[in-house]
Amino acid sequence: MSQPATLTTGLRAPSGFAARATELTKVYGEGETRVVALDSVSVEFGRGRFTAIMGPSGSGKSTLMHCMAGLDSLSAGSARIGDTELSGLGDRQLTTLRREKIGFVFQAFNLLPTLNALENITLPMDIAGRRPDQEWLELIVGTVGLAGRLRHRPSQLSGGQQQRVAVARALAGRPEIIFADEPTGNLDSRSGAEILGFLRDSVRELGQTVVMVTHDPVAASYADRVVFLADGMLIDDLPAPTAEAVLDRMRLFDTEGRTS
Ligand SMILES: Nc1ncnc2c1ncn2[C@@H]1O[C@H](COP(=O)(O)OP(=O)(O)OP(=O)(O)O)[C@@H](O)[C@H]1O
Repeated sequence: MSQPATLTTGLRAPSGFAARATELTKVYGEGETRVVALDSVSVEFGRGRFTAIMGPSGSGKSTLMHCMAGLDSLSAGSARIGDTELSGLGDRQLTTLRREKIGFVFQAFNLLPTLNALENITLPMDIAGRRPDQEWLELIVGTVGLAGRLRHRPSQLSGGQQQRVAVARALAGRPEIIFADEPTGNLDSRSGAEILGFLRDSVRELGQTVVMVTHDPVAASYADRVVFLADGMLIDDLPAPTAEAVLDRMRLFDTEGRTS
């Protein structure tokens, strides 16, 4: 997909991978409570691509996202964000990495109630001591349709508008990658479709990289690619997904008895 040069300024060329797991294993607990949440998972998330992670409850989707985002430690294997290997980093370095290279969008919006929309959007950069690029900020705020709502606090915004703030916050720092965890889980289908459209546009028009965990085949159909997990293992990889193709794949796994 061709991209306007003005919009990709400051983002890396959409080639190679933004994040990569190699034989990533995550074990929780020990003895009788031992759970292998991820079992030697290898996957690359291409730069400038929108990837959805799907799989039944307990298959390891959140664990994969948390390990890739430096929110959880690895038991074995490797996780990289761009050129940075996460497994050797301490807590402070991981905090810096998350601040500088990763944007997050959560199901529960996670906005600060005392700050207005604009302050929420620029908060991560304020904490990092970075000055927001005004032109970029205006582009993002305009793209997600928040221009008239910037002085509103989260409680004065609808759920869909709050999630737009969260998407703008994730985009504002031009991170290497955005991780979205069920970003439409708390939204009605219309607001959900808007948020998914913004995430897709951020990839197609702004060159962003997005990885999204979802249970919803329609949400997954906004992505360029869907990877499927079951029992902590990567079991399939579907390019150019349609909702029907994703549903078919899920049914197939069910009949093969590989899902719960
Ligand atoms: N902190 C933890 N301690 C112990 N076990 C955990 C922990 N976090 C996750 N698990 C286990 O690891 C496995 C994978 O969990 P994970 O949350 O990654 O699955 P998921 O696919 O995201 O599920 P869901 O769709 O329900 O959110 C599950 O068996 C879960 O019980």
